Amino acid sequence: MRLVLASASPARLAVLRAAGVEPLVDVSDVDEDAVVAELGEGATPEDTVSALALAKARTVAARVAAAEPDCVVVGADSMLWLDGELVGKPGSVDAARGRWDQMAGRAADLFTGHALVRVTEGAPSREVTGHARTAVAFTEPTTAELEAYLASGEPLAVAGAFTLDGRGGWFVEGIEGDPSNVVGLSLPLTRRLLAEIGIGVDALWAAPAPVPPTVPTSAP
Ligand SMILES: Nc1nc2c(ncn2[C@@H]2O[C@H](COP(=O)(O)OP(=O)(O)OP(=O)(O)O)[C@@H](O)[C@H]2O)c(=O)[nH]1
Repeated sequence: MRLVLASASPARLAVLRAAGVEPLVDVSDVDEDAVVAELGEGATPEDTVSALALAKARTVAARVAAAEPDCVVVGADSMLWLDGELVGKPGSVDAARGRWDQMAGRAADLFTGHALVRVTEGAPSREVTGHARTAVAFTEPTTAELEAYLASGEPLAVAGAFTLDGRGGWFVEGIEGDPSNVVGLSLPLTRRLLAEIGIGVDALWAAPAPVPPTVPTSAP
């Protein structure tokens, strides 16, 4: 069974590869702000990340169905619930510094929404969504450590301005819940969602690696 990862996240790809799955990657480029705006003010963190994940998976499923008539498309979205606010990637050093000022020495919840769209006979046939929540306890980096972490650029492009599996790992005292969910794709949740649509992880392991698109070579 071919798995299509509807994500630009290098971390999600790494989680799947380490778990024995070589997905076909197709980035959705969904307008996340538009999806969130449509949900309205009262949306919960769970609703928000699940809706974003579903929008990504649906977009890619519609796009790949002809080329991949029998596959499962996986979309995901990760955000941090911090002081009653759902935050994504900080995008700037100042914003990331502000996040750390809030979360150092405290705990916050990392939510990742997951959506699977099954494609059969060239058309989307089933979809399932779910979310996982992992509590993350942060330690207090020194000013020098935080400034060096910010200068590395790593915290700018990840939800919550921290990485569990990178330089940020020095500053995570512990978690309660699934670690792969923090990195960007919960393997146990994805397995349960796959089972809901009749797919076992063994079927993913059996799929041949996708053939990368051939890049036309210039004439000699
Ligand atoms: N390596 C790593 N990445 C993390 C961690 N926490 C969050 N992220 C990444 O932060 C990003 C959250 O942004 P999203 O909008 O969910 O995904 P994206 O990277 O924009 O990619 P799309 O799925 O194409 O939207 C994802 O790439 C997550 O993998 C972590 O602890 N480690």
